[in-house]
Amino acid sequence: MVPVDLPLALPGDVAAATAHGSTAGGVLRCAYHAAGVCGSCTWLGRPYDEQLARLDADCREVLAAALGTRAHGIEWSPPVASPPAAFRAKAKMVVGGTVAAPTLGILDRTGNGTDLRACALLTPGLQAAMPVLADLVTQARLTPYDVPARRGELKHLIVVEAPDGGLMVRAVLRSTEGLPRLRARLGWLRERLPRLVVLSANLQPVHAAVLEGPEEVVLSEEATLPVAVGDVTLHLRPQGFVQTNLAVAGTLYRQARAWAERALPAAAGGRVWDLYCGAGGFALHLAGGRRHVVGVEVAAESVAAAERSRDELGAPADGPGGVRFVAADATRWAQEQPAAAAPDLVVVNPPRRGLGPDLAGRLEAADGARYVLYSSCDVTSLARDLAAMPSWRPVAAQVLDMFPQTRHAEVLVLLSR
Ligand SMILES: C[S@@+](CC[C@H](N)C(=O)[O-])C[C@H]1O[C@@H](n2cnc3c(N)ncnc32)[C@H](O)[C@@H]1O
Repeated sequence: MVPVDLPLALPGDVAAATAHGSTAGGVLRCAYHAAGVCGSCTWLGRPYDEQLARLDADCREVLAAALGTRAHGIEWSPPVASPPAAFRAKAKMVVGGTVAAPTLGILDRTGNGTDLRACALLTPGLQAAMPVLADLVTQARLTPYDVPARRGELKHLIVVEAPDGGLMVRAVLRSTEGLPRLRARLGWLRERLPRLVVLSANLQPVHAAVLEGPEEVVLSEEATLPVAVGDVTLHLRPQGFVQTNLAVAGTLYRQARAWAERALPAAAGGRVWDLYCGAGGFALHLAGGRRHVVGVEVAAESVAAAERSRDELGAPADGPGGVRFVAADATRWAQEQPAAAAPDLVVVNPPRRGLGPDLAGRLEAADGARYVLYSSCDVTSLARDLAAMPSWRPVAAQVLDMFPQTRHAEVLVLLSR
């Protein structure tokens, strides 16, 4: 049903041990994988240095195949490594089993719960929180949702740990039936997880392989989790997006800022769009000097969070040095902007599906635009979009390993006319 995508790794001879995984000589060993109960880490067992080199080579190959001679001039920066284990700050655990003995992890082929609570990819804080959350299920008598029988209440637990140890815990429930009991356990949970900042319930009433539903009920006083990434503090709302690997995300935002500075110095000014801006990671790193940045994001909650970070930085919304955030569909918004307001630089960081032909076509036709910074978590959709933008020349690129132990990576590409 909901895949819990797991990664792990550290280059060199780092040895780290967790309850169910260890790395030695750059190779992660995982007891869950060895027992055949989890196959999410498809590159597990390969030395990490080898994984990184392979990711880099694969991404170069995909772009070369899609772009032909246009790919020849790309200046590739060395790939960015991640710790091989304990890097994952966001856990999406499927809850199975029973009230007395819940499982937190994934579902097996028959739809029954498999426990992966000690997954070595999770940060130590998340690993430590898992047994407490399993107790919470029992204490609050939240019946795990039984997929084959279509019965039960608690579907998933989604947990995020900020670098300072702050926690956001979200329980995805079928209905409001268990809500009063969950609410009543807030104090109990705080005693056991003193770094808990946000507790909320998400309502997902349909029997479908969907992680969460549209309705969220915040049970704690705080509704946002401060998450320091790179050089800014983002404010994560329960339904907002945050990158999985915060250390690598910080490197990504800083690299984007460095390339933007090379292309369009902040002191000289210029218009920047950050499309699919989430809580503002790129926009806030690129803000400053005489530039004006507009961030566009479909989730209104994330826009509100981004505005809070902007205000904390003391940046205005308009004028030189300003950052304005807009809640809108990125493609529609870009299509509605008058030609006279053409941006000098466009940052795009879409979901896995990519920009699609309409937005790629809009960027292709945007005569005034001089640079595009494309950050992608799927090199295949990246290659497809860039193939639809033939007047853009990729000049610099870098692979960032956001998801060790898998063949997935983040790729940042700077394009110019
Ligand atoms: C890969 S995330 C990137 C977020 C942000 N750039 C960051 O670094 O955290 C993609 C974001 O696009 C947003 N999104 C999805 N579809 C969208 C659309 N049609 N228009 C605007 N934003 C959209 C999602 O809500 C999510 O925040």
